[in-house]
Amino acid sequence: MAPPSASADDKLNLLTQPSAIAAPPATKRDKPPQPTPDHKTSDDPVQDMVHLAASRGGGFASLRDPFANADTAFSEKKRDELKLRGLLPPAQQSLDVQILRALEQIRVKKTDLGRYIALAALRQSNVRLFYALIMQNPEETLPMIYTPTVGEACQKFSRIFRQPEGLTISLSDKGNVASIIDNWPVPAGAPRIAVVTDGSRILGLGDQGWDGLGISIGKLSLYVAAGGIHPRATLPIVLDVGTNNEDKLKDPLYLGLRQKRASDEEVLPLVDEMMEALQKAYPNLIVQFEDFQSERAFAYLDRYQNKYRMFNDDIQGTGSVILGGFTNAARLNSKASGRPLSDQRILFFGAGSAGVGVAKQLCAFFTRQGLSQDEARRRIWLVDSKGLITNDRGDKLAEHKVYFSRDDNEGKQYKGLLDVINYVKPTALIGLSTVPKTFTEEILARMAELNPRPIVFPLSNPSSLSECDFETAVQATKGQVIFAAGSPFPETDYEGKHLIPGQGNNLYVFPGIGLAGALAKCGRISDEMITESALALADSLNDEEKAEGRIYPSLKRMRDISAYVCARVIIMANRQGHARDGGYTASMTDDELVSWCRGEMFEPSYEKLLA
Ligand SMILES: NC(=O)C1=CN([C@@H]2O[C@H](COP(=O)(O)OP(=O)(O)OC[C@H]3O[C@@H](n4cnc5c(N)ncnc54)[C@H](O)[C@@H]3O)[C@@H](O)[C@H]2O)C=CC1
Ligand SMILES: CC(=O)C(=O)O
Ligand SMILES: [Mg+2]
Repeated sequence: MAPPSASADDKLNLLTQPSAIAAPPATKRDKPPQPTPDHKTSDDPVQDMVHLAASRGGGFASLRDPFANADTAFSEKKRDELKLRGLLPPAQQSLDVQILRALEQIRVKKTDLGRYIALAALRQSNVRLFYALIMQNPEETLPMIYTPTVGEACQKFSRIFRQPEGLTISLSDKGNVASIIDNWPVPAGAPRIAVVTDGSRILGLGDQGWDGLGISIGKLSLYVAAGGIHPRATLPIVLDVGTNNEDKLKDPLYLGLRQKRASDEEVLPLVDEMMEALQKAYPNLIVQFEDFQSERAFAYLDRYQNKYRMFNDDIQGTGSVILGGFTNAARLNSKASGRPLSDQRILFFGAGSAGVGVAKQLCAFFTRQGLSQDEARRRIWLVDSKGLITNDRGDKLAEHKVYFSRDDNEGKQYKGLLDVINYVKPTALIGLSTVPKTFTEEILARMAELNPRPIVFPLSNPSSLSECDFETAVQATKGQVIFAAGSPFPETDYEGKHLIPGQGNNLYVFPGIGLAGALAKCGRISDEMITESALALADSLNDEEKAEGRIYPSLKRMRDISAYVCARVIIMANRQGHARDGGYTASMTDDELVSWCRGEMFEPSYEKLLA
């Protein structure tokens, strides 16, 4: 099974990769597997919807239904059939021409938020046009619908609100959550993926209360654009349990519950009720937990991961995407220094859900080099707001930090980042602290003194909170940095060499993980499935991308990457017995599985609307 667009000698067959799981036997069959109707994520009874819209409100209704709307692309025949004649301008224009117009309308907006609002309006009026535009122009448009702009959008979500786009489950719904879920419209099949947040830690921007719904919508837009989940099958949820954000509580336009955030004891039964009701309503739904404050993120993952089809994106998705990128970065770093891969020393600046989630996942990098789990743990150092985390620092450590707490500091404590760097001598510096510009020129230059090719990943989001920007990192390390940030940064040149920053963001993996869960009807999303998504991502760099010095593939290939990640996750799910599709995916060869995952994806075309 070759990664997407791999060259012939680059083919990384799962069966020959020491790192990879043993694939199920590639079965030879007389007949290819026959899909059953409920295998498809892309169920698209659009014809029915167009006709339903038309029968309810005349043809005009189909122009007001975002799923049935082809706008000026409606053919002469369809205009007659749906009684649209006169309701549309005479010109008939293709989706490609519509994209040109939409792009022009978005580009004239003067602010990032203006572009976000214009794109949201497009999604609310014509889903196919919105996704076709995003998929054709990912590098330009993803920053408008995702990080960094989604951060500002969440900060102002009540103010920019036009129309509801998601499900609110609030404290006042306790005891009635099933009926709230029942209100979600499902004319075209059950939701396959839900993204739920409680708004308590949106990117690095803190408590945004109900306004955090914007992150659920943003992540699900990527599930469609990168993962090919049908837009109808996505369910954005916000758990509104109050907010401690005083500005929101004082804002007359705030749309959430106007009360302080309820205690964990009060909230837990509501989350339990939601998980049970979702599972009952949609037995195959995958639930992604997003942007919960760290302690709650760990607690809910621990509580639900062996009971429901769920994962936590900030802990597990981020862990996976950084393991994938780090695997490629470490090869470059070790090649330049001549030191073995197992000699990597990783320093984390920030030890919240993302920092510890990534640290745990990176242990897999070392165990794959032959180190024991305990040896792996000891290649990792964590810094939080009080300095290097040690056993004898004198404060009570949060539970999630204990595993990586050091006992080899000989009674000495290290507080400032430069002191810690001089003590640890890291090969890699990873920022998940939410503190901007903390990787100063001095810090970066020191990393370059310690390493011919230092690995620097300032991963905090949005861009305004990044520990450093790409340009600073390039200049301070004289062009030697191996770089990935959580949000996109512009490319740059150094001494005649063109340099491209990586984007170490979970967007590379969560669509493939969720799609795998949906397609193979996985009963659980296991830790091994998450690790496999990381290895698949690392393997998916092609020769051209390697030659460009990239450690993450181009986002132009996001669908192929997601299909490949998805297939590898499904293979692991089959191996562990988590797939519940009656042996359907297990009966395919590896290559068939990748093509099948790709083929199942929703395509934002008008083909069915115009048929
Ligand atoms: N690139 C990506 O894909 C992802 C990025 N993130 C980003 O990671 C950041 C952190 O997220 P969480 O871990 O959930 O947040 P968190 O608030 O739980 O953790 C922040 C950590 O940074 C530490 N910290 C704060 N100030 C510090 C200082 N002055 N010096 C040293 N350490 C300091 C805190 O003690 C804590 O350990 C956010 O900006 C988030 O957007 C999160 C998930 C994915
Ligand atoms: C990317 C992401 O999940 C975060 O910054 O929280
Ligand atoms: Mg997140």
